[in-house]
Amino acid sequence: MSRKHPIIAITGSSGAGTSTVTETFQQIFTRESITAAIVHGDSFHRYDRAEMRTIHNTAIEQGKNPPSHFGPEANDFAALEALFADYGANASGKVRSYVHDAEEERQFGCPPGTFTPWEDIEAGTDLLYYEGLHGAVRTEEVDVARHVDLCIGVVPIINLEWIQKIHRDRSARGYSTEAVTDMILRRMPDYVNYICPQFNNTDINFQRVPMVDTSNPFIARWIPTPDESMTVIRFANPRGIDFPYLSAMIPGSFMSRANSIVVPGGKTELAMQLIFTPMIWRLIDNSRKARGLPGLDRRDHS
Ligand SMILES: Nc1ncnc2c1ncn2[C@@H]1O[C@H](COP(=O)(O)OP(=O)(O)OP(=O)(O)O)[C@@H](O)[C@H]1O
Ligand SMILES: O=C(CO)[C@H](O)[C@H](O)COP(=O)(O)O
Repeated sequence: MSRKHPIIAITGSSGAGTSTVTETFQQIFTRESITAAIVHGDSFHRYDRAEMRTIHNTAIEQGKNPPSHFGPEANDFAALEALFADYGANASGKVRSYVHDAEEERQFGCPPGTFTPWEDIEAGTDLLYYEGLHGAVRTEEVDVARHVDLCIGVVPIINLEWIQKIHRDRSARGYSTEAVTDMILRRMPDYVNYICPQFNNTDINFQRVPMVDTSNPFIARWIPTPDESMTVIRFANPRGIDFPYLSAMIPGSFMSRANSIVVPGGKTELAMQLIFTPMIWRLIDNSRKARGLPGLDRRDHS
């Protein structure tokens, strides 16, 4: 945790919707004139696609379980923790991107399945924003979660998560349904051991629950729409959360537990805006004051 240089982490499995949630954060950052250093979790994969394939094939030949992108063998958790520690200490660190597909190739200028070179985080950012698989990971060796000031879990129920993954990997990344199904199966031990436990370490979890039948996610022809779903929002520490205000502002919402509010899927983005904006505002205001700068209210009117 760093009062001076705060870190926000959005953590979720592959296809959970962390990139989609990032669009909401970017709107808030633009509206509030906040500059964020963006970090994609995939940039902490240990291997590029060709290396990963070789490691996979060698493990299979040797009768071993191949490492998966959900676990520590294929990701450098220590380097991720070091980045968070560096950023928290002095707003610095190195970042890169993993290029998945042709669209990202056009954006980054490197071929799919490779990394862009490491680059220094530009000077003068207000916060670090992480989006990916391991923003709240804790193992015996590393504790990424302890560096994060606001940690959000994005966790559709698992059938929906798989539908989203299958559709995205087929349409944007060129994989077949069979290839994605195989990937889901291979990653399952790491999913249970490294992805799920993170949602105990988050401040708020968003769980999208479809209101349509998703019993067999492997044959679903489309992703249930926001209007066909509800989102459960669970706060680890509900103290200070203005539930009556949220309920009044979000039509169709209700509280399902003392720390959980349920909103219609189509209102999830509104809920995120209402919940995150004051939290981000407070992080930035505290950070500015800790660095000897005027608070946000003073900055806005100067
Ligand atoms: N709330 C939502 N309603 C409808 N579709 C959604 C929603 N959230 C995500 N999706 C869809 O699910 C797919 C995966 O979403 P997204 O790319 O945001 O996942 P991700 O967590 O960033 O995945 P990865 O980490 O593997 O890149 C996309 O096709 C996206 O449009
Ligand atoms: O989404 C993922 C993890 O979040 C991908 O599976 C991972 O980044 C590997 O990508 P690719 O299969 O395109 O090489």
